[in-house]
Amino acid sequence: MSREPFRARLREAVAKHGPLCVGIDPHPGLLQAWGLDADVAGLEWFTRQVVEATAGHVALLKPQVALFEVFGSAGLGVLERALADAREAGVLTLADAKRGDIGSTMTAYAHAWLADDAPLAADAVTLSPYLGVGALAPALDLAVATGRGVFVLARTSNPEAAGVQSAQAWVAGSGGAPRGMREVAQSVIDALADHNAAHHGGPGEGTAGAVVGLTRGTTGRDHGLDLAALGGPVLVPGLGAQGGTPADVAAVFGAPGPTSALGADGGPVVPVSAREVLGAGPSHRALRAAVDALNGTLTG
Ligand SMILES: O=c1ccn([C@@H]2O[C@H](COP(=O)(O)O)[C@@H](O)[C@H]2O)c(=O)[nH]1
Repeated sequence: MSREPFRARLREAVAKHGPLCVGIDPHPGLLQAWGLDADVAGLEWFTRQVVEATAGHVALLKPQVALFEVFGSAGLGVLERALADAREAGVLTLADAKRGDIGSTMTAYAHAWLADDAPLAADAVTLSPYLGVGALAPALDLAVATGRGVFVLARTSNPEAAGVQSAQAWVAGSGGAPRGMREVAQSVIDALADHNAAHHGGPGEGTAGAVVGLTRGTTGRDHGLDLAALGGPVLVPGLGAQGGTPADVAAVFGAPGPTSALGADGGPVVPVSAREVLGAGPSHRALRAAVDALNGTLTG
């Protein structure tokens, strides 16, 4: 099926609804707070309410795959229906699966989340680059072919990641990036920028997005990365429950447009909130109010 590239569809959705991405994270404590049992029936009801309440109000929904997998095949069945319901309702979806493996296995992961005929097909998937950004090629290629997107972990929001992501690595240099020592997180961004540059103006425009957490930085909340050449969307977890604020998003990434840290043609920047928004449920009205309030502050 031919569709507009993911980044273009995400930009449209952000322009219409605001930048917030709502995480569907059915933690046992949240199910309990909503008066539900932490079982498959509770999971199903919870997930359906989030999709119904937010459809038409939010640019992107991000189900956390782990919290469905924990229920085995029944949980994955709930996720499959949620992805279908969101698709039907016209909401973009990002499966937060954090996949990454050697090329042959990566092909299967890519098909599982990004193929048109896959039961779990989403509009985008999160990927882990620990086996090398090059190993993710099957997913990047399939995303280009099907008008979908990927978000690759660059600087995640958890403090434990610093030892790996802030380490200096020797990089051979490609595209505009210089040869020499480079922070690992920056080398991931550079590789994604190369991919996007190679597809600039084509059907794979902006396919490769990055995950840059709000809650870690070299100085204060400054993530310390050069994102100007990325040419793709940025997913920003860490808002709300992890301590980040809308003011932090503005301070770190700037307003969209020429003054943004992503340059005139970068982005969009999509901040994520799961627990903070979901804590407002189960009332649809309260969930929507939480989404609208956060979107208002993020764009205000
Ligand atoms: O660096 C990362 C990458 C992914 N996440 C995921 O985002 C949500 C955040 O949930 P909150 O309740 O808003 O804290 C969750 O699914 C994480 O796995 C992240 O937090 N940081």
